Amino acid sequence: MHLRLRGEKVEKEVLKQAAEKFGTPIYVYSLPKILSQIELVKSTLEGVNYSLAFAMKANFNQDLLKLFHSLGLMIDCVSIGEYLRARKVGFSPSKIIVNGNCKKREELKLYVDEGIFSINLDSYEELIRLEALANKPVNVCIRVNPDVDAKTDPHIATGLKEHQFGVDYDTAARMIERISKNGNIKLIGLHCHIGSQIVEVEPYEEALNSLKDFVRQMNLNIQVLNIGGGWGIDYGDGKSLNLKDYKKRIVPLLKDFNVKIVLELGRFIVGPAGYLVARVEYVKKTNSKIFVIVDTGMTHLIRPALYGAKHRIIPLYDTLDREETVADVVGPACESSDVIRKTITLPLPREGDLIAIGETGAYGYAMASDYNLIPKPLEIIWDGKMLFRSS
Ligand SMILES: Cc1ncc(COP(=O)(O)O)c(C=O)c1O
Ligand SMILES: N[C@@H](CCCC[NH3+])C(=O)O
Repeated sequence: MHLRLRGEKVEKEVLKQAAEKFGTPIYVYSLPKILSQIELVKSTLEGVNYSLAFAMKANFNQDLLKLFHSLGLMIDCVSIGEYLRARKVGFSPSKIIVNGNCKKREELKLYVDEGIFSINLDSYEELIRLEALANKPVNVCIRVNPDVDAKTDPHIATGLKEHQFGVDYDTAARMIERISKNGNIKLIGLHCHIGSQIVEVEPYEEALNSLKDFVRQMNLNIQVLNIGGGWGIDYGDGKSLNLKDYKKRIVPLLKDFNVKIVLELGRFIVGPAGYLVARVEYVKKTNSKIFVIVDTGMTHLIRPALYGAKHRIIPLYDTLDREETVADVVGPACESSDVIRKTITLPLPREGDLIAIGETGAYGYAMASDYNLIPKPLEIIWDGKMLFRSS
């Protein structure tokens, strides 16, 4: 059977097959889609001296991590748990970047002992902590907070001075001075991540220009500029990072630095490749509302409850004879916030129908919880030909 990989029709068939075979709820990840996202990164950054790291926080599925490892990607970790998982699936320390504002002493010690690509220092205080235990050479970047508005949802912005991540330029200058006197700590570069789901190029432009000024003022000799992640995807509202603009306006700035550029992309690589497939258990009609109650919700996908995020709801049932209705699609948790989409117009489903929640490959399963002891979904992989259950 020949399958078109990106056609909506085929996707729906695959998702239905997956639900029949494995039950619901399930996350389904499409490998061809992940590969095509990586190709988009490559074509956008053509001519740039760069390394792509996958930001594990978006999705820590081991089969996907093994794929990224086999493709030669680097990996960005934000906790010891992620670090150990990266090691387990085969990443060598030299391919691992560690971020985060709360690295414990024993964790820093492990990173020093194993010799990772870079510890991205999040504070002056962390540098002091590292000095006390760096008994052999260790590479670091300083995470700079450039006080730039990423123009994204305020919940997921990180580059303003009110945010807890990174240091201002004055502090970065003091850290550079201090590092220069240390025999073991080697400053290889700067790091800057201003936020996630960024759909405009201006914030990147602003951040890069301010970093460039800093590098010039300090007469800083760096080998690496890590510009974090943040590339925004289309959640169904037609807004996403315009890659043509990025190529035109950001790529020349990146080349100008004349150093190795590192990107830590999460959402862009896996977000569009994931679907959360659920079954309608009840269609509950009250005097004032219709609730479509499905067997997944905030414990599997917390983004709507946490950020008010809107994900596409894709009917996998035959919609021809169904009346368009306004309803709230809600989950099974004992929380009024367990609403996947409020007042959405959709062809009224029936008990037993399947729906898919789109663009859930990033920050979906990774943020799932055991709340109410509702079992977590299985993760299913579609390799373009076959569906299989992921470990
Ligand atoms: C330091 C850092 N790097 C990379 C990422 C990945 O971001 P995204 O998934 O938006 O590409 C994040 C998350 O926002 C982050 O905090
Ligand atoms: N978890 C967030 C993004 C935060 C990224 C980590 N800094 C989301 O679902 O959009």
